[in-house]
Amino acid sequence: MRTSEVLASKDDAVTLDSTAERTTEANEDAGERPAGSQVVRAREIHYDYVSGGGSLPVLNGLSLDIAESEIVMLTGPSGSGKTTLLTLIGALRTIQRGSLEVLGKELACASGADRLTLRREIGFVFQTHNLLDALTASQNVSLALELKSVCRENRDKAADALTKVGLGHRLGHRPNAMSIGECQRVSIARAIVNRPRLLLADEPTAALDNKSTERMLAMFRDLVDAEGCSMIAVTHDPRTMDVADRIIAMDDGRLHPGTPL
Ligand SMILES: Nc1ncnc2c1ncn2[C@@H]1O[C@H](COP(=O)(O)OP(=O)(O)OP(=O)(O)O)[C@@H](O)[C@H]1O
Repeated sequence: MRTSEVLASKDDAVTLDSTAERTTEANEDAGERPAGSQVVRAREIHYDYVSGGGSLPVLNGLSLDIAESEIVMLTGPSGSGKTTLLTLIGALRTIQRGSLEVLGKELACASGADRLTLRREIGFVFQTHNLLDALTASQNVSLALELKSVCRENRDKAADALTKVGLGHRLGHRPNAMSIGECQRVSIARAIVNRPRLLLADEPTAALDNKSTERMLAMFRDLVDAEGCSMIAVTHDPRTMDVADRIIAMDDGRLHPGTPL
């Protein structure tokens, strides 16, 4: 796929040739959006990893808007900062410089308690599925609902989420008795069981065959359309692009030049 195609929104084809005009329009649009319609508003974010006296700049003044009910696919070369951005949006890392508003909460000055509250409204699908081996599929998903008890209602919700991802017949299986793709689907069920307002996914289809990928993508679309949640997925998987409302390319810690905000 050519870069200009990667940068094309489904509704509004954008090519690199019309960069300046489009970016200006996008900036104006972003400014005019009514309050509340944006789920993510990032401005001039910088992020460096610091270790052993050295510092690695990873995000270099990135700005971005994500609207309600939008599915955004985040692409770009390895090391361009996609996962770092996702973890900042998910309040899993602390923003160092710039402004980042997620679900109406500014994270630049948020307390630990505020970040925890925000995280409860977000569903995460990690690159590694992070399931607990000692628990069944149903228990792993229930855990996202309520840490202190695995009550009947939560079990039903977990079963419902697992059925949505095609694992209604695997409720009692433990991760080590399931394939990598099945574990990945359990982690997707865990991410959606709380009916999150924002779903963040890192390579959600990497371990899935074509049939499961199709099913997951249709489910993401339904979730976004029916519940008004938004989704940001880091992906290299060309199979996911059709479901995207917008495909954003990152390069060297910024949006690729010419990408509308
Ligand atoms: N915890 C960390 N400590 C130090 N450097 C890190 C850490 N996490 C990531 N990096 C570095 O930051 C850069 C960006 O990493 P990041 O995972 O955000 O990129 P990415 O675009 O998601 O890459 P990929 O597509 O390979 O997953 C890379 O050079 C990576 O090695």
